[in-house]
Amino acid sequence: MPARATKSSRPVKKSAVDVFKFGGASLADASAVRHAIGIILSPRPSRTVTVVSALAGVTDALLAIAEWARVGDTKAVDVAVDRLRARHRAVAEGILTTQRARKALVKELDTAFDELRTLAHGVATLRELTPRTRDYLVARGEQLSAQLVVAGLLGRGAKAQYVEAAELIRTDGVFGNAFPDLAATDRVVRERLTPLLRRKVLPVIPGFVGGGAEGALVTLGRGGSDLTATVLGRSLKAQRITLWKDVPGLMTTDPRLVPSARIVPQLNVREAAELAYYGAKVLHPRALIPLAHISVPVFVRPFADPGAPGTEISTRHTLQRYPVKALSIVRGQALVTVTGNGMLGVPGIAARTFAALQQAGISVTLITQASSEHSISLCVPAERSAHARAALEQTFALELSRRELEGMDVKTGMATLAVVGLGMAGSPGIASRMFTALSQSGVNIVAIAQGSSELNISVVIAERDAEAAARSVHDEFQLDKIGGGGVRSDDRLDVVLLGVGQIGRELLRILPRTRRRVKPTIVGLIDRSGYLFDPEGLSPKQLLAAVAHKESGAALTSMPNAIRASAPEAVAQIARHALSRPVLVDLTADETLPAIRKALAADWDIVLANKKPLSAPRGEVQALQALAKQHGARILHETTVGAGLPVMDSYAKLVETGDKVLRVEGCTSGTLGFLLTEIGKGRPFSEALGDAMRLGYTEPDPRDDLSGMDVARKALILARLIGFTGDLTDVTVESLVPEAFRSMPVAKFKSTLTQQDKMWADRQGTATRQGRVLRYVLRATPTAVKVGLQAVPPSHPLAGLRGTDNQIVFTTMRYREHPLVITGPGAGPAVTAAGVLNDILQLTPA
Ligand SMILES: NC(=O)C1=CN([C@@H]2O[C@H](COP(=O)(O)OP(=O)(O)OC[C@H]3O[C@@H](n4cnc5c(N)ncnc54)[C@H](O)[C@@H]3O)[C@@H](O)[C@H]2O)C=CC1
Ligand SMILES: N[C@@H](CC=O)C(=O)O
Repeated sequence: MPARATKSSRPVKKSAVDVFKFGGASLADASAVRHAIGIILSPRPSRTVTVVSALAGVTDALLAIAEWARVGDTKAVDVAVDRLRARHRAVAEGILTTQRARKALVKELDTAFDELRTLAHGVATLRELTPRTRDYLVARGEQLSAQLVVAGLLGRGAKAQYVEAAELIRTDGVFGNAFPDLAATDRVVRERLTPLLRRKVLPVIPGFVGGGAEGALVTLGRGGSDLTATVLGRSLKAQRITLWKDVPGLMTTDPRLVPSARIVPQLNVREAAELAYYGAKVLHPRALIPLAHISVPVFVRPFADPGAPGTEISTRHTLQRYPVKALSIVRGQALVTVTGNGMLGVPGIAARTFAALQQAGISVTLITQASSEHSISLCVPAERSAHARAALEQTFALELSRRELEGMDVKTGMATLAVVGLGMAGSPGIASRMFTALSQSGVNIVAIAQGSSELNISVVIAERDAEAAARSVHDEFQLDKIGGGGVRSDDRLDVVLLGVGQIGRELLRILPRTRRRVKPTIVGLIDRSGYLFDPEGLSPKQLLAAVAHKESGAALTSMPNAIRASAPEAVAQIARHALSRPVLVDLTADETLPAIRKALAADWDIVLANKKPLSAPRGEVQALQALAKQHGARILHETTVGAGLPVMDSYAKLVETGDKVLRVEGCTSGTLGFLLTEIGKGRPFSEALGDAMRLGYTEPDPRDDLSGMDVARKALILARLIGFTGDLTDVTVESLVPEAFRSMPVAKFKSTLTQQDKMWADRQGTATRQGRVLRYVLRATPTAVKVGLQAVPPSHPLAGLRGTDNQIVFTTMRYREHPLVITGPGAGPAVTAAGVLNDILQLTPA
């Protein structure tokens, strides 16, 4: 995980413990197990305790074996056991490199499978499967995967040890659904695991399994491995518990229902528990119970992308801009309503209702009672609704026969939608926003329930409305902006600078002087080495330090808290945070399309001074524009032509008012303007170009200016605006760089400038003799684009330009006889940074 991305990634004490749990979906095959082993062994200062689930699908296979055994089908048992044996063998062979280690492990596995087979045959003979035997059989899945992981760790030279879960996790002994005795477990875990950890041994523990009465082995219910991890984390006072899963983290909702669902970077424990209860499948509802009142953060992180931070579940309350942080939909529900006047003021009706359902083993997902006490409604899984009705009719037989109760109404085809968030407490209007969003999308609310904790509001809706309901509520609470993307806050705009060169540093200097109500907040700086990021905004001190640091030529990653990453990685990592109206400002002169695409995909706006992205091949630029459109993002690029001059702005104004631009001409190179002015005054080329570089006019490689390529890019950007369909290769370019100087390293080129002095003096001499003035000129029409050196007469408008002056001439339908002319300095940090700032301010709330 990036060192600066979350608080949890701060350096930990040497003695700190990490608990890792790998879910079954992650442990699918040998390569997945190898990957898990790599994660366990990746260097960190803490000691690691590992909990594993059974390999993907193995628990179901073991349950099936138990069932076949119960009905006496030994053939099916044997086939399934052999299949499981082969699968585990394949993993063993895929994770171990030496024949000897493989042989030993395969032997161990064979013993375990032989015992499994014998046991299942015993069950088949008796045709009796007790809960105790079922648990014993099913626990084998986790035990086997723990054996595999231990062998894999040993094979990599680590010190690892299998620790039997039944000896560690003391429970209430309920087969199939045991719950840990936390105090007893705390004691045993510390006694057993602390000495191992002190000796730097990596303990590996089968999840889902615990110890019951008289040495019996029990299981903790489906999803119980999460519980094993949190129990161990609690007992060891771990610095964190990481649940490695096949999902990127806890999402704002089910992404299959709402494609714009986001990873929630941080949830409070109460929110996560509520979500788990209301059907977010990622976490077992009981998993967080051991952590009540103690602060051990739990991270749900993607196994496939171990660098991603996933979701932190902790006692913190962050993301306070979001009163609602997630919503959950549970489909396949039935609404059961018990109605009748006989309920009025009669104590115990609710208690009897729930007792009846509890005895029938039916779990109730939502309860609501009218304040008139005339009815109680509850949601149960639709497939249990007939059973629920029968149980209630039996319980209330007397009241029904006396007509004190009208009967049980059962509506199937229902779904529940619950919104969850700590910020709902005390924030008026949340329910009304939710109901309005639902009604605006035509969703009828059948019943409503709100806990007095105000942590959630749940509604019952028709199942067919689930998708529309989820989308509208997700939109209403801007959940597609959580953890990244743009939160349309009226008082904040978050800026990430890509490139901290001359323009970047000048922008950082002038930004605090902005006379706007909302000053853009610089949250991130990216250079070639990595990035510096703080979601709250980098402090003025940090920014000053970064400017000084970059000015001295050092990389950002040599600053404290900076993170090593490529530009696209940096954008992707920053985009996981909840930023307000984020903008990526590209101040490099590099091929940055991959980073820009990442930013657009996270709904960021883009400001470009870099010309390369928009002068890329047409297909790529069109795809970029389509991506921006799809994400409602804007790409502003005023400074790509004419630096701070209002070139794009004027073009937009012409077109918006119905004009049509027929051609664009002019001088758009500050460097070449300056150079030709100075050479015209008789200065040598080498001195003039040296000054242009020192004053910040040139591109990082001045040959981009001298070769005409910088002007060609600008010409292409302009030409494409007016309908040119070609690429950079279709622009006719005259290079002013002699052949011999074109491919040498830039440092060598800069040290040999004097060798070109004569050539330039001759060029200038010829022009002077002809009474002409040299200018590097562009001409762009919808069908042709050309850039090159011209010797113009002194009367020509371009001849009057001085220094870095640019001139852009728009010939339009309206300005046909007398074209629209924009003139002024077109290069240099001051004017360019001001132009970039203008673009940023266009995106900033007024
Ligand atoms: N200098 C000027 O007058 C004007 C410049 N521009 C454009 O502004 C951009 C920046 O110009 P300068 O600041 O003068 O250049 P510069 O060379 O001083 O700064 C560019 C910075 O970007 C960094 N960088 C390069 N590739 C990167 C990457 N892949 N990821 C992260 N960082 C990267 C470099 O390390 C450097 O610090 C250029 O595209 C230039 O064409 C536009 C108008 C005027
Ligand atoms: N190097 C460029 C800078 C602006 O785009 C120039 O000289 O014009």
